[in-house]
Amino acid sequence: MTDLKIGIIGGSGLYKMDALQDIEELQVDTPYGPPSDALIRGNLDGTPVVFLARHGRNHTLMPTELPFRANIYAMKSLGVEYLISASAVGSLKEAVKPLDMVLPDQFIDRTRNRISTFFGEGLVAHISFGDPVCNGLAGVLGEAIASLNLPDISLHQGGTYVCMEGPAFSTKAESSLYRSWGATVIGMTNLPEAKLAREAEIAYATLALVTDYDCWHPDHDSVTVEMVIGNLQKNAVNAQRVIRETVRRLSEAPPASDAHDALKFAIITPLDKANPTTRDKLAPLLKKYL
Ligand SMILES: CSC[C@H]1O[C@H](OP(=O)(O)O)[C@H](O)[C@@H]1O
Ligand SMILES: Nc1ncnc2[nH]cnc12
Repeated sequence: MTDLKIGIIGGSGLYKMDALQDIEELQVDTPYGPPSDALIRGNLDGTPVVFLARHGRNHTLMPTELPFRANIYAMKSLGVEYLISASAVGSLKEAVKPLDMVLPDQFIDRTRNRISTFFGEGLVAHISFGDPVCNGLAGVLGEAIASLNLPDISLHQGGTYVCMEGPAFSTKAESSLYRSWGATVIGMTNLPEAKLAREAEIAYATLALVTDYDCWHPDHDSVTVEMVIGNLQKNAVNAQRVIRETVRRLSEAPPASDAHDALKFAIITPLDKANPTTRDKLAPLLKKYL
């Protein structure tokens, strides 16, 4: 694989990839405004990748303010087909401890104030989202993590990520409710991103890095940024090792992904009857169907 096909979105704590070489900063313009920051194109051990700091390199954007559509549109415009999301999460299970890694395979949407679709304005599509994560990509992440034998860190393959609005952390009643639903981890960002990536036919998987036990835990009365930050820094080091190994494996054997044909049976508006302005705006997503 020589072309750029792999994108990385770094969440809280992961604002750059230290091993990236031959770096180029791209200010990408999109119909949805600018992405969270410049996209950083470079080579990771010889494989071209593009990196984006989800909250900006100085963490200036809160979850509700994130330009999710611009971020995914920019990745798509640059040719990204596989997108690895690294994210900080709170744990909703005793067995999932701080610094562990989770590869969620389900999401629950508790956001209220996000735009999670490129469609509307005269062009309607309904993607399938029963399996919101690309299992092939999550599988490669899992193999990469296992191969690294990270001391004292358990890998949890599968699990449900609750996506809350934030920016305040949960109340104890909310945290207990999500536990009663059997959910595994909680964060504020990955669900809109996963939906938009699927609409853009990009294979998406989340590397969730646990920072805390959320407020349900008897030893952690409340979550504080101070508590989270120490673990974020440790997680950022581990995440970079996992991402490097995952990229190496992806460059050798990219998995097949249903996400790459997600729009095949999703678009309900005949494209010749769709609003031409919307159709033109979505050209990078739709070009194989036009
Ligand atoms: C700093 S803790 C809360 C913050 O961290 C997570 O962000 P990301 O998913 O980008 O790593 C969480 O979703 C909140 O936005
Ligand atoms: N407990 C928590 N709740 C929501 N988002 C988080 N990100 C990290 N820890 C979190």
